Amino acid sequence: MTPSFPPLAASVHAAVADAVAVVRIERPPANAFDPALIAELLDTLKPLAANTDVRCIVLRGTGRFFVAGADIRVMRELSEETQHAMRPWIEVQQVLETAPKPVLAALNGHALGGGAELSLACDVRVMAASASIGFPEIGLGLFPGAGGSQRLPRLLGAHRAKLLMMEGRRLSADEARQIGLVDEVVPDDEFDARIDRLAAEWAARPTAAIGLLKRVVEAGRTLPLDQALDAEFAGVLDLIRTADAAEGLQAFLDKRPPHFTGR
Ligand SMILES: CCCCCCCCCCCCC/C=C/C(=O)SCCNC(=O)CCNC(=O)[C@H](O)C(C)(C)COP(=O)(O)OP(=O)(O)OC[C@H]1O[C@@H](n2cnc3c(N)ncnc32)[C@H](O)[C@@H]1OP(=O)(O)O
Repeated sequence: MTPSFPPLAASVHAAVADAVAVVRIERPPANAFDPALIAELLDTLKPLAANTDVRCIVLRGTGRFFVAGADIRVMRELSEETQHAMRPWIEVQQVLETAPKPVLAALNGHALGGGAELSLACDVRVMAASASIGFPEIGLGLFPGAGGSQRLPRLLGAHRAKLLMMEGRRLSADEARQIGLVDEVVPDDEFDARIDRLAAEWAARPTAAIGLLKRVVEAGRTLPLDQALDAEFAGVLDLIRTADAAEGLQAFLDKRPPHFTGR
């Protein structure tokens, strides 16, 4: 008789309310990721990115950890099969980076290695004062293998990015804010309330315009300038016909705050 195993405890929980999707990672003890968590995260994020009723995604951890990186126990015994099962961590980041809406990384706790890399794929990084962030892979004889060596230089410049990855040290929240690795630092006891407020503010902005802006900025990285400017202009022409653009322009003329619907 085939033994029936209890279903794996879910490590990813999602809740949607008021156009905000909060995706919480919970895999004790450190929210380190393994193939199962990666698969759950991908299955959770893809539909949320596509759902036009979701106007902001918040990604957060639990307790002292945002995400402590790849599970070192898994990496220590990395089989050929597991290696390939870990690679979709890169796809998870692409879903976040290309989601046509604001994605907020709520760094409630330690964001290290692949966890820090995950946050780099988000649009906004808000960090709890007691949390740390860093790329310690060099101390394991590795280097960031899921986007860090590409996204960090784009954010901080090659010199500072290389130094951070070569040293592998953890940064405090204040240090991370000083160098522009995170956008805001919040006292621990105010963190959850601040994230809720920020998410509501982002969800009230013109979502379609933000989504198109993300796409145009990304395209501009690889296109020749003239083509990038054409894409930018085409994007604005697309937006000028949206309900949000009509509302935004009319609200200014009416001298009142706009009420965007995200479309
Ligand atoms: C690159 C090879 C893959 C090849 C395949 C390619 C696929 C490409 C995608 C795959 C991703 C590759 C790129 C990413 C790599 C990584 O992320 S490597 C891991 C980087 N992270 C770290 O080095 C952080 C390690 N953790 C710590 O340094 C400390 O935990 C801390 C954050 C400084 C906190 O310390 P402290 O408060 O003392 O808590 P601890 O006791 O250390 O931790 C509590 C328990 O959690 C366990 N734990 C922590 N981090 C991890 C982890 N990353 N993996 C597994 N387990 C972890 C720790 O062991 C403790 O457990 P217990 O002892 O059982 O309580």
